[in-house]
Amino acid sequence: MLEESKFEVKLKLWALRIPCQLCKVATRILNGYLLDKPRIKPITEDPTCEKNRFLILSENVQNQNLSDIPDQKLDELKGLCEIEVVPYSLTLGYSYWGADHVLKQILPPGAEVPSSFETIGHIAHLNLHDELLPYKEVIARVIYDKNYPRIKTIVNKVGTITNEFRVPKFEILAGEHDMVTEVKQYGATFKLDYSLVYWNSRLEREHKRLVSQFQAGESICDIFAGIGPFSIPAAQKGCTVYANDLNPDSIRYLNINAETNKVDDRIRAYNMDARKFISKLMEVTDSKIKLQSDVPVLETCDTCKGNDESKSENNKLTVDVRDLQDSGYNNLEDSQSSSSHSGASGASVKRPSKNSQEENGRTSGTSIPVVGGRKGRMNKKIRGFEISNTKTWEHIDHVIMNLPASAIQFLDAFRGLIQRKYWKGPLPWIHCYCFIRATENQEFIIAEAESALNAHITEPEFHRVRDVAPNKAMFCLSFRLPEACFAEDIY
Ligand SMILES: C[S@@+](CC[C@H](N)C(=O)[O-])C[C@H]1O[C@@H](n2cnc3c(N)ncnc32)[C@H](O)[C@@H]1O
Repeated sequence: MLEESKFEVKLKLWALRIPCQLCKVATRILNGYLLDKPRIKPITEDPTCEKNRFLILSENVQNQNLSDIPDQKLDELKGLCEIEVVPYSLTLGYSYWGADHVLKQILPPGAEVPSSFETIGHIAHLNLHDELLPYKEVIARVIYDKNYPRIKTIVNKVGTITNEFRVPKFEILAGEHDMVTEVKQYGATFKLDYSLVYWNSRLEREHKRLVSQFQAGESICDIFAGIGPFSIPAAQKGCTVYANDLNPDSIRYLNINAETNKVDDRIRAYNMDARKFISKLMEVTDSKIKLQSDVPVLETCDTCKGNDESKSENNKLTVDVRDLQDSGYNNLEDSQSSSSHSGASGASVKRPSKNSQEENGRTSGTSIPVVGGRKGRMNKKIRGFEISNTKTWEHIDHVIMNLPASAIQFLDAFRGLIQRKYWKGPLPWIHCYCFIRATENQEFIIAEAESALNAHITEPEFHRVRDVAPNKAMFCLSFRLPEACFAEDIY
């Protein structure tokens, strides 16, 4: 229980009664001798006469005869008007004090005051140490009181993250039981249910850094996409994005976010295991044959936009091809169906950013057929930009793999996957996130990656993303997929 009255501090002060019109000049004269407290004005109303004001003196002025103020200042004041000194009492209550001050008084001496917390929209996420758990309710209440209405829900992480969706368990300690929130990053809006999907506001700079390397018109595969913090800005930049996540709720929100940010035409969302997704991306499909057969096509979560279907069958969203033909549905094969798999592009369309790609040396030299994301948008110019229909087995520019705990292990999915006879241009850049512990070094990570790929990586680039613990940092390892990964070079 929080007893607000316990935080009341009563101050016995002195004030000068001064005519309103002289307050400004009197304030200047008394500079250094007036009350100086955050959020409290030293000039206040005189309840007995509206033509006067009280100038509240500092706690250092203790005597009614004003002997604590230099004579020269008092003489100057006396030259202005007759000085009347009156007692003034001020109570600083619970609402006055900041969270730090209140918590210091509540918590045992020496306890670390949890003054900072991660903010996700209206949610404050605390990470309370064990010794603070007995005080969790009161801590949450204080943080809530001091940050409302910006913060409306206070949660604490419970235990360590064990599930593969990387979503912590939370207990709501104060405020509204509402875990659906909205965050803004670099101009994009992201809606999410913080209890169901992965989100980390501390990665904002990294999302921005990586996306800044992409050029309009490039094809991006975001293999562990979450709710889209790489995918959405990449699409906003004019890239075509193939975004995948195993968590159906992440894909549900990714679709919502793609729509909110008006890039749903450039993002195709998939809900499957990363390994399967990687191999599906590179599967050369003859869509005509596939569409005639009754083979289930790539699962996507597109049908669950804005509804709860995704929860029902836990990501089993296999789509019947007959529905696809009718709906212009976003699935890998359907979206790539404008030409056969001969390797030659169908309708040749220049990449909008061809020049910029050539400039950064990553042009593939391919021309790309056009297809829209949904029915009615096929072959349309979209916001001055033609969405490309890269056949992913022919060309992809960048692959993002942000699952630092295990992304490197997924690199084996690229072994012998790409077929040289279909591929156009350079192999993709892989951006694979990883943790490096104090006992490990970059060579160790490269050795792991090479062993997963069974190929030598040339010119790897490491970027330190952030320290996640005293002995552990998150890195992004970027490299071009080695040619030895071509199927023909393996068999
Ligand atoms: C660290 S989060 C990254 C999310 C997002 N890219 C970001 O930067 O915030 C990793 C994501 O990978 C997803 N994931 C975990 N295992 C997966 C798997 N085997 N296949 C596909 N996605 C997986 C999780 O659901 C989670 O959304």
